[in-house]
Amino acid sequence: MELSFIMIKPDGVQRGLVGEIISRFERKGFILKALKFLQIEKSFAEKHYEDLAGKPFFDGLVEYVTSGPVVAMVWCGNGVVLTGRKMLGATKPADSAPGTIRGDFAVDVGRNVIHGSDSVESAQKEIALWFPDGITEWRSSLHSWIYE
Ligand SMILES: Nc1ncnc2c1ncn2[C@@H]1O[C@H](COP(=O)(O)OP(=O)(O)OP(=O)(O)O)[C@@H](O)[C@H]1O
Repeated sequence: MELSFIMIKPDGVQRGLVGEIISRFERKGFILKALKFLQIEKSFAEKHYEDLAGKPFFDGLVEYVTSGPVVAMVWCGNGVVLTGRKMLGATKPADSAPGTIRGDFAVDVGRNVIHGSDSVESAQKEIALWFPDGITEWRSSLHSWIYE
C-alpha cells in the first residue's frame, strides 16, 4: 500500500502540535509505519531539500528545519500522498483552506509547521533518506473497518 513521508517541522514541535497532527492522520484512517524524534544536521537538511537548492529562501529554510527537533513519520494508506498533501494544505498558509493543518495552525510560509511528500516517487526517496534501516511492517486490526 502507498506510503508518504510526513515531517512535523521545529515550529510544529515547539508549538505543541505533535499530538494534534498525529491524531488527524490516525482519525483519517492512515496507519503509522515509522516515527522518530530528532534534530537534523545542516548537511542532512540540504540533502532533504536538494531540489530547492538555489531558491532565495533555501538558506533560511535549512536554518529553520535544523533549529530544533522534528518528528519524522511514515504513514500508509490508499492515496496517502495526495490526501496527505490535502490535509497539510497549500504551502503558503494564506492560501491554505481552513480545516487543513497549515490553514488552521500557520500564518507564514517560512513557519508552515509540516512537510509532506509531493509524489509517490519523492516519498520513496525521502523514506529511504530518513529511515535507512527500513520501517516497521504490521497490519492494523482496524484495516477491515477502514477499507471495504
Ligand atoms: N517563498 C518562501 N519563503 C520562505 N520559505 C519558503 C518559501 N517557499 C517555500 N518555503 C519553504 O520551503 C518549503 C518547501 O517548499 P516547497 O515549494 O517544496 O513546498 P511544499 O512541498 O509545500 O513544502 P514541503 O516540502 O515542506 O512539504 C516550504 O514548506 C516552506 O517551509
